[in-house]
Amino acid sequence: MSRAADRLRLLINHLDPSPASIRSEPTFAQTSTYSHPQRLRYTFETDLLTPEQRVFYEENGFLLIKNLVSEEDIDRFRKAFERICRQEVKVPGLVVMRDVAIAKSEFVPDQKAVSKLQDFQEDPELFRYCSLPQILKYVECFTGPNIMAMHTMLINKPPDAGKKTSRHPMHQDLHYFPFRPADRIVCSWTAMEKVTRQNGCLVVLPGTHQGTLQEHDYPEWEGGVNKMYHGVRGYDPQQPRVHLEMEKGDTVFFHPLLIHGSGMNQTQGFRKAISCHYASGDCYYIDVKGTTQENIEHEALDIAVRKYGVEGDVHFKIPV
Ligand SMILES: CC(C)CC(=O)SCCNC(=O)CCNC(=O)[C@H](O)C(C)(C)COP(=O)(O)OP(=O)(O)OC[C@H]1O[C@@H](n2cnc3c(N)ncnc32)[C@H](O)[C@@H]1OP(=O)(O)O
Ligand SMILES: Nc1ncnc2c1ncn2[C@@H]1O[C@H](COP(=O)(O)OP(=O)(O)OP(=O)(O)O)[C@@H](O)[C@H]1O
Ligand SMILES: O=C(O)CCC(=O)C(=O)O
Ligand SMILES: [Fe+2]
Ligand SMILES: [Mg+2]
Repeated sequence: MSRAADRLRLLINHLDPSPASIRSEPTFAQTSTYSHPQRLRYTFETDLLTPEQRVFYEENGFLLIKNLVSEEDIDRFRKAFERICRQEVKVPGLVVMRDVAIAKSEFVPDQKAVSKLQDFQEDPELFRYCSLPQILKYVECFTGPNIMAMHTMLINKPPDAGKKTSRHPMHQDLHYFPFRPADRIVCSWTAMEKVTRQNGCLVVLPGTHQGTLQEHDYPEWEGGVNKMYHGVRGYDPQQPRVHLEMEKGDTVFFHPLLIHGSGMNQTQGFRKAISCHYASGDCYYIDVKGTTQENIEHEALDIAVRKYGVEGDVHFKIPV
């Protein structure tokens, strides 16, 4: 286990351990909305979620909590992001991604060139996001008490350059993750500013977390699509979808099988969000050979070979 995950474990151990508040197995709960006891499969009892919130997540696969991260913290994350864009700091392991529409243009050390940071766990200021106690208290409701940070991102969705490449196709995050069980994985995604349909807020298909992992591939989009932005194959645009418009600091927690994406950014601003995928310490790695995840494994390995010159004994495991 890496240092980042160790740090997070330590943090968790320092959280208020209200005795016996966490049960190791999902429980039955009687809720005001239901006259029959309902098997709660996706959430744990921790005294934090109301029965209505638990049932909402169970049925929809996401839960939006308003005003969870302070303006002050978000402004600090923004400053840390800007320092990285200006190349004032070098962060080990960090992946800096540019939108495919501008990837071939001249390099400018500015946020305009960066559409996404991945694996920022070695940047202490950005990693503070993953260890905010108020986030971890929610995460614990989905993963249980032993929490690992598995994957981190800061998404800086650029104004669309006219080819709709700022869209993120509808997908399930589990496609990218070679570990299980899915129900003990959760993403927290915090809006770093007001996000609307105009600037490309998250779009979710409620309830799809109850399905299975689907086949993913590049959507056939005329204007091109970003590297590794796979979408669910045969996406039906007629399905009921929900646009999650959010204020700065609002945070959505969602299941890794929930089908979601984001529309194009039709404004001139860079729409920012920060996120972390967490998993229970009891999660284990799987071999994706022979599964629908084989295509993403090949792409990830290709990039690793080109970037780091590694070959042979590399595996599709996210090196946090
Ligand atoms: C749950 C979660 C994981 C879900 C997701 O986030 S899905 C999306 C995840 N995306 C990724 O993981 C992509 C990670 N990105 C990367 O590793 C990098 O940005 C790379 C795509 C490999 C490019 O990095 P790097 O090689 O440093 O960039 P260069 O500027 O030297 O370009 C090399 C060649 O790649 C091209 N390129 C750069 N950025 C993109 C892009 N966004 N989409 C498609 N192609 C791209 C670039 O044009 C260049 O191509 P050639 O000139 O060699 O033909
Ligand atoms: N063929 C497709 N495969 C996968 N995902 C898709 C496909 N077409 C659109 N999407 C996704 O659907 C979501 C909705 O995006 P889209 O830009 O079409 O509309 P919107 O921004 O939600 O609303 P509108 O543009 O109508 O105001 C986005 O996540 C987009 O990437
Ligand atoms: O912020 C967004 O546009 C969504 C990104 C996303 O879903 C992802 O990278 O997995
Ligand atoms: Fe996603
Ligand atoms: Mg749109």
